[in-house]
Amino acid sequence: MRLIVAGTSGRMGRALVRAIGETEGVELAGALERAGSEHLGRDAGELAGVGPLGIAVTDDALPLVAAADGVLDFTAPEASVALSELAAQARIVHVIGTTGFSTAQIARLDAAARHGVIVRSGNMSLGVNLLAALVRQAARALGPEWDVEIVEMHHRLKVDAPSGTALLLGQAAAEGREIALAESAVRVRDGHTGPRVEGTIGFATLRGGTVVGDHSVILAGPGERVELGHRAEDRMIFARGAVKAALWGFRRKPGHYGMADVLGLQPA
Ligand SMILES: NC(=O)C1=CN([C@@H]2O[C@H](COP(=O)(O)OP(=O)(O)OC[C@H]3O[C@@H](n4cnc5c(N)ncnc54)[C@H](OP(=O)(O)O)[C@@H]3O)[C@@H](O)[C@H]2O)C=CC1
Ligand SMILES: O=C(O)C1=N[C@H](C(=O)O)C[C@H](O)C1
Repeated sequence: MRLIVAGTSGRMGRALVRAIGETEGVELAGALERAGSEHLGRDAGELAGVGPLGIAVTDDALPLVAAADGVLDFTAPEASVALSELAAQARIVHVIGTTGFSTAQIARLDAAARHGVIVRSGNMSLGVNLLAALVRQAARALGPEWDVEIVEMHHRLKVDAPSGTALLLGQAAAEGREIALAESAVRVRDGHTGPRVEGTIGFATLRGGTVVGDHSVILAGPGERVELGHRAEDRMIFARGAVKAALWGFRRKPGHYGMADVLGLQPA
């Protein structure tokens, strides 16, 4: 399977080039960066620290998309939305790890997925997707008198909050409770907030240093707490998950899929 990497010079872009190199059945077919990037023309393998691969970074997506089978995209919401339209036209798999989409942007991805295959997740690791299944089960079993709070910490360069993973875990808790996350999420607290509203799902965001990604889901009940968590130690867990998603999506029927589909972790 011939794969393009978008955002090749980014933290994840470099990990994706390495993950493609170590996986049988996939090859790097192109490397994208935004117009004006200082990395245009550089060799993608050299950027990723694996030696020259003969693939120069370009900002011209069209010829790459026309000749590939899939694109791995960990960039920014506006870039991923634009790429989703190109990938759908070319009928190639679009794996999206980008986080921080608005509701309107997700609607545009849904529209692209009517013609193309999109696999999108706020976290491509096996561990977090298993954690989401456990959170759904715990939230269902413990009921609304147990307060759900989600705490995440990431490196100082992360630009969106709460993290895509925190929102994914919040969604799992909301599904377990059979409520809508959009109506129950408390994403920020400041000042005189009043007491906690029963049934809400709270989020707390920490940023600092080089933390790859830590997430805790706390279910706080009367006199006891259950804590479920995950710590990412290496970005390769996300990159390998993205390659797996591309292989899973190859020649699949159009749709907007998630990592739970790829990993066979459907809600119980
Ligand atoms: N789902 C998952 O498992 C994971 C998701 N992520 C998400 O992936 C995304 C990228 O993370 P990370 O690699 O750390 O970030 P980086 O900032 O290191 O890399 C982002 C890359 O995308 C490029 N880019 C940014 N904006 C645009 C744009 N508008 N058009 C084209 N290219 C653009 C950047 O180029 P430039 O430097 O020129 O801006 C850069 O090459 C984030 O949304 C993050 O939350 C991260 C890890 C795991
Ligand atoms: O930006 C990051 O770094 C990460 N982003 C994803 C998120 O928003 O949850 C996944 C991972 O935690 C790293």
